[in-house]
Amino acid sequence: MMKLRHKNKKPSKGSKGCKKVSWSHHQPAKQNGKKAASRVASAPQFVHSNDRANWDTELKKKREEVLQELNMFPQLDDESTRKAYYKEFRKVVEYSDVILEVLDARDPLGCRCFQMEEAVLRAEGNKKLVLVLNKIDLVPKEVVEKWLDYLRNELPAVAFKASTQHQVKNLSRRSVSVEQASESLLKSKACFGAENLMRVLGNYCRLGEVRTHIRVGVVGLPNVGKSSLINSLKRSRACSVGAVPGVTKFMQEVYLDKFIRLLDAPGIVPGPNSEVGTILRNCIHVQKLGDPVTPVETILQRCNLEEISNYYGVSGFQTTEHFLTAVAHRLGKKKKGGIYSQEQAAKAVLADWVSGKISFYTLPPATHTLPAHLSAEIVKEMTEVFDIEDTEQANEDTMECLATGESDELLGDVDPREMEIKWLHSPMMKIADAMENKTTVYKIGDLTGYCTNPNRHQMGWAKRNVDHRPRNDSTVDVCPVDRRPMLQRIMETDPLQQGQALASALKNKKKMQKRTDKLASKLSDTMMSVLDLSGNADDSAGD
Ligand SMILES: Nc1nc2c(ncn2[C@@H]2O[C@H](COP(=O)(O)OP(=O)(O)OP(=O)(O)O)[C@@H](O)[C@H]2O)c(=O)[nH]1
Repeated sequence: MMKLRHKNKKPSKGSKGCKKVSWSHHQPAKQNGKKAASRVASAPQFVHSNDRANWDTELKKKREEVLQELNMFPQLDDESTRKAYYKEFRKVVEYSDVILEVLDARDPLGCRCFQMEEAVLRAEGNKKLVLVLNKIDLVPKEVVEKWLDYLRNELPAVAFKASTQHQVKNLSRRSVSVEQASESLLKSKACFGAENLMRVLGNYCRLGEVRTHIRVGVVGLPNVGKSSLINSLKRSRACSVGAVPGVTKFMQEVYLDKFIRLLDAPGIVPGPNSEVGTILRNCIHVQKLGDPVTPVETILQRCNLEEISNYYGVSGFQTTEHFLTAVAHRLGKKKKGGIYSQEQAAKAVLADWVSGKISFYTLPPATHTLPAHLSAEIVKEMTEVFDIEDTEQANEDTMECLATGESDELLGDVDPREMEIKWLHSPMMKIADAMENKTTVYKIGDLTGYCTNPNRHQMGWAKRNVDHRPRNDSTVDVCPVDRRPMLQRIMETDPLQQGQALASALKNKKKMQKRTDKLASKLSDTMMSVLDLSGNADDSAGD
């Protein structure tokens, strides 16, 4: 969600006499117990504060960067671009076994493309579809849950938050260590849900007895985060990412590992039926819009007015025009003759919308009806082929991790060998383990180590160890619980599952560290109380 940088300023109560059409009736009737209309004032009030100046400069700079970038890319509503992109999309479908349709969690239905889904389901080769609900960090958890509940009636859906690290750096290497990184840094930039998505693809390989590799096409509207998702899975900068639509222009193939190849596609641009909808879904370049004011009107209908007032430091507006004049004033957007420019302000607001700075979200419809292109058989087939029950619990875990800032992408920062050595040499760990007596003792060469036995959920690979290499028989191996060293087991396991296994190992490590710390403080408390007791004893002896 958008972070508010300034405290709420209550707008003054004002007149109701504005003649222009007001959008305030589109807002929820009450916010913070007051009618939205009661916040409306006759004239814009500007927030004046010194610390605002720096923020304004920063905001202006960023907005100019976005607008500059916007100018560098083609007009996506242009017919020839649309056709060229569609051709690329067809190629992706043709080459893929599984299609991931990336949706923006803020408006999943709005960016879902039924024609595209139909094309996938009709294509030769029995292709499978998975919905990826991306940008879950921009939406309250309850809303994500509601959408997952809704979407699972149709297709497998995976909750995801792509890494949004500074894209120039290799995503897998952070300049701060996991321990040093603040929770907010981890929360804001790390990836969540990669483990689950890999699990879903792994399930498909396992249940479909895939012998070589699969191709996974990543499709969706422009700017929904397709490239960010691929980069997060790849943990390196495989594809270019940008806060503007149309960064990806051609199909690109990315080797995730031996068994999975990802295909990045340019965004699908919907037809020209609803221009406002298309703009708001980031499919049209803001800078080139003839009428930027109408989409801002729609934004104001969808957003929380209080948040938007605080974001721009303006309040007391009653109409879109009123709001835009106030924003133009704040941002210093003037036309010739010194008149504040509503158009320029509207483009600035739209640039903020496109780059996700203005928060909003939609709720799923109250009742569910199956879209015409999906039948009960298709839903059943998709559910089975991806082992969806497994995924639903994992979606819960993803959201739990997002809430606590515990990302599966953190693995990228940890060298497994380093992890092993730290792990093996921690004396406190031995005490903790010995005390709790729930661990396996193991040896690598001269080193002795301890690890907790993985549970079923943490170590899916221990339950069923699938060999994906071509073989004569097609049975799935079921292994007994493996008691060899953790890392050795991980390295020997199916590469598709290694990320997941390492994630679990890292989680275990963290848990053990917590336990160790707890134990250490317990020990120190005990020692302190022993010392206190001796002190008391001395005192009493003295008495
Ligand atoms: N907050 C947040 N931002 C995201 C997330 N995923 C992507 N973004 C941002 O959304 C913008 C678009 O991301 P891209 O990965 O370029 O989107 P795309 O779908 O590949 O875009 P095209 O190449 O235009 O089709 C970038 O500014 C990303 O940083 C996410 O999970 N959370």
